[in-house]
Amino acid sequence: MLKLLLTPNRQSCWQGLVRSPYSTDSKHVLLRKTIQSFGVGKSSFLQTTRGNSLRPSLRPAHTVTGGTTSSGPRVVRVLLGGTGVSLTLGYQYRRWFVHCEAPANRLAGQRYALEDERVRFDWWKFWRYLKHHLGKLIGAILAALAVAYFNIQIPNLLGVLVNKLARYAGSSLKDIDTASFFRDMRGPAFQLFGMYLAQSGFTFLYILLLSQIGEQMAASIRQDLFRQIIIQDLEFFDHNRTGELVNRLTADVQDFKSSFKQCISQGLRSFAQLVGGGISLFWISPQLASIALVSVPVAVVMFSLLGRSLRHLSKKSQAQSERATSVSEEALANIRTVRASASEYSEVELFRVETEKSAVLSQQLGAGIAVFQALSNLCLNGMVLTTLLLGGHFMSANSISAGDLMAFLVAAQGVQRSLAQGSILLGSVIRGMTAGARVFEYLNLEPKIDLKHGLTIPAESLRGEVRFEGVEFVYPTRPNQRVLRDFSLVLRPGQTVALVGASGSGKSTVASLLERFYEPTGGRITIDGYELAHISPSWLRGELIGFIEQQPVLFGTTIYENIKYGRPGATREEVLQAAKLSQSHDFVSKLPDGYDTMVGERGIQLSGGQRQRIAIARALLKQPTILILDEATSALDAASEAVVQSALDAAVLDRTTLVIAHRLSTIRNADVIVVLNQGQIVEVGNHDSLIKQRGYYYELVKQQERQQQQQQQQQDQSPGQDSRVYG
Ligand SMILES: Nc1ncnc2c1ncn2[C@@H]1O[C@H](COP(=O)(O)OP(=O)(O)OP(=O)(O)O)[C@@H](O)[C@H]1O
Repeated sequence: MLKLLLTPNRQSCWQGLVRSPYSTDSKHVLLRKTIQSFGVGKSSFLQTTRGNSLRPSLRPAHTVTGGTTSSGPRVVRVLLGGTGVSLTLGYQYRRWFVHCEAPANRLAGQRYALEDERVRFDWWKFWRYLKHHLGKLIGAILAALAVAYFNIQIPNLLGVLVNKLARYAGSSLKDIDTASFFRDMRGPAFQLFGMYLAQSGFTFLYILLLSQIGEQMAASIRQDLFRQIIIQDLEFFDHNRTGELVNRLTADVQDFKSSFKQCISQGLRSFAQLVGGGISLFWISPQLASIALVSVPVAVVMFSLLGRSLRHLSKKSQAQSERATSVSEEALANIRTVRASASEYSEVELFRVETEKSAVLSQQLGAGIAVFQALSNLCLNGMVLTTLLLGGHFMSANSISAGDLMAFLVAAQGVQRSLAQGSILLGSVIRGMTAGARVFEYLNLEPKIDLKHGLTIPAESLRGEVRFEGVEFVYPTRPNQRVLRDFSLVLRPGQTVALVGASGSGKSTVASLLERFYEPTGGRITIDGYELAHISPSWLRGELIGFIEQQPVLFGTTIYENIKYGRPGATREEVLQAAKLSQSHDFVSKLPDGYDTMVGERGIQLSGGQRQRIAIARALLKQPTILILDEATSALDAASEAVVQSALDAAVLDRTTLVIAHRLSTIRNADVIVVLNQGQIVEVGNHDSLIKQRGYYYELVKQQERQQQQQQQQQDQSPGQDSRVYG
């Protein structure tokens, strides 16, 4: 929904919207593919073996536009809307540009509109977590009720004590027999002390039990949520931003937990005190209590009306805070890209805009809660004043004793405190329910592709023959763009088949389909006669296929653990063997800590060529029957390329290999070269035959040779210039 309300920044918002499509070609896709290409079970292994958490990231497609800071007048708004009765009380303190409600930057394309109403709290799911703690919950509830009971009883006892004290009122100190005074007071005083003690004991108990329930529930929700998120289809990650997902795992679970604990402790206690206190008010003085009762329906109506509009505001505010988190996450995770494109300050500006929007929404929410609390306090204090005046009047007519009036006032104060607490709780309940709804939404999400189930090909019939038969494909996020059309290809066992073609012609897509990252929309893919759709994805990625990416992602742990990630069950000898095969062993041995060297976040402390070789070792460790190489040397300089290429030459021996080629010089020796153009095969042959044809492949080769010559000339003209490009 594009809504440009005010003019000054309209143009920049619009330009941003038009020019900044959200980039799907991103590093975080790579990282997810890395995890999925090793089978999901191993990602949890990773969690236990490395200290850092996964930080998949997105690369901004364009530098941010928009977000200038022209300031405008303050706007104070009182909105009446919703279902006709809902009332939003708040104010808006915004700058003009904030009114551009369509994301005018790399936030474009996020899944949820800020006012998404589809997300509902799933009570059933909640119960399924809660039921494991039923014993403790009942204990906590009983303890909270006991506290409420004592809170109700204490005013009565205080009344008794005051009535006894009143008997001594007016007497001078020497007239009072101290012994009989203390004898008189001892009973109620000890009882009162006993109640104070019991109240403290039960308070301790319910807080302890609730914190145990809350923490245990939050931990299992977090674990389940992480599991449920990480097993989703890649399509899900194409839709959702990392920051938003992390936010659900952290802030939302935290909000939900706090709100749950507060509801049971304060909420239950306040409710019990409200009911119990109300009863004792009637017990003490039905006349006064009936007068006080008149104001209750007013409070109830106020509660429900404001509750509804505040919940709506809370949802908006949480969604906005998620957006702000994504901006910072994305920028920090891609700090090199940000630095290389000198975008630090535009990132700061984007973050400022998003956090400011978030602050405005939170302030509106706070204002709503404040208005509610102020009104409820006013009502309740009015009630106390009325009680005092009327009570004094009744006392003068001798229809109520001083002790009863005291007891009534203390009980009324208890009721008032409960109501006031209820209003504070309201904000937390709203936030908690919204957070819970968002958490449970993902918990209920089932991936289309079940990672664990499916066939495994028996070892005796495993040869590594891959067939694509009339495969058609469109990405779920772009249903109108056909990426592969009638794609048919056979990879014979042990053959090396190279895919070449212009950028965007669909080469990587073919690899993604073979990895079953996505399902073809037409045709079928088979491996040794078994339909890919029937093969277990975990087995396929964990054992059958090795995938070496163009820019491999390492995890922030040791070299040893990074290689072992390929097959967690591998022995040390096997890890070293894979390292030798990938020509990593020599350079690793020369490092001071050898295989225990930490590689830094995403392997940043290693060179591109070293990272690549570690990734090759990782892929070889599982001894895959099929290997996919997404042009593993294209990001390297000539010296590293030669080393990595020789590692790859060793790796492809006796394996069916699909090479996605960007540099045609590297695939001259491939058994078959397949030329793709706009998702269709246009030529098939080997290097010599295709050159002879003088067709599409020939043109590509010539084009690249010309480019290389130009680059060489440029380098010769400006030696020493660092031509590396980050990203
Ligand atoms: N996750 C995705 N969601 C939507 N569209 C995508 C996605 N990944 C790729 N595409 C689109 O599919 C088309 C083919 O992309 P693909 O990555 O397969 O091309 P490629 O030949 O490997 O390109 P390159 O050589 O530049 O890596 C492109 O138009 C691309 O924009």
